[in-house]
Amino acid sequence: MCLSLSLCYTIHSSKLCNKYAFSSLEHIMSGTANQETNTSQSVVSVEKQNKIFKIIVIGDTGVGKSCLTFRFCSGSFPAKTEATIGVDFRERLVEVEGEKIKLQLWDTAGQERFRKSMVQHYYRNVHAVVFVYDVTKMATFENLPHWINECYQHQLSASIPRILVGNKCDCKNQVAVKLNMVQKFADPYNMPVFETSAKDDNEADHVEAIFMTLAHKLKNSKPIMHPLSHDSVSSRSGIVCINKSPITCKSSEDSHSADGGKSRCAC
Ligand SMILES: Nc1nc2c(ncn2[C@@H]2O[C@H](COP(=O)(O)OP(=O)(O)OP(=O)(O)O)[C@@H](O)[C@H]2O)c(=O)[nH]1
Repeated sequence: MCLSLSLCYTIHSSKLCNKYAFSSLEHIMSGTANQETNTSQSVVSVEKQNKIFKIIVIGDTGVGKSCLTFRFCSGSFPAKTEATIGVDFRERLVEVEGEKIKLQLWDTAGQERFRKSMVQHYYRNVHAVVFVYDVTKMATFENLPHWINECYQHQLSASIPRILVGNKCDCKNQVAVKLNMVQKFADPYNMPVFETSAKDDNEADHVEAIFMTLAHKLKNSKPIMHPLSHDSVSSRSGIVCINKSPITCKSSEDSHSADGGKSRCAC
């Protein structure tokens, strides 16, 4: 396969939902990409190598995983959202105690039909997990054991940092999940709980703080991927794109706004 076809740089994230993207992902994770792309080789020579940490973001569909990761990596609320198919992949370089590290955010699909084929990829070499629920939808909180179990099923160590995020706090009149209930749930798992809003600009610092909390926890742990191999394909911008997908991932019926907002809150 010609890797240079599917590896590219962008300031936006892209969907990993086709065989080219899968293959590219495998190359990156196995550290072979830099041997195959001419365009990336010049980047290798000038870039400082940074530790990379993989964080998966999981939870029910529509809880705001994409918006949260977009907020952290791009500094804004996305103008338009779509149901994630497979995984969205975003990355940001942050500084912790004088050291630059990369947080690689894997924004996974909440809908079962869009995640089946990629689940095994999500759970490989994970350094931290962000569980997300929607404070306005009790079912998304009640479903958290399902996501926690999925982590166990994929042999994720209970010792890796995990946090729980209640999103959509801007919908003040619609809050259905009480924080004390969440805290009670999270305590046995030793998970810190945060409530925030990806949408509310006033909460932007809070979203930042949530991911930086993880960054601090991760800084002194061991990155699994060799930095050189990954930097070779990613370091020109803050965000990596692994595909220019030849497949359109999105149909209008999958759009988050397609149901007229019935199932999701974007108030
Ligand atoms: N009011 C409000 N709406 C939000 C917030 N975050 C996300 N949304 C809306 O919630 C809907 C779903 O957001 P996404 O980020 O795509 O949800 P997701 O969890 O990634 O969904 P999947 O990709 O299907 O797993 C969209 O209509 C967003 O505009 C928030 O903080 N406040």
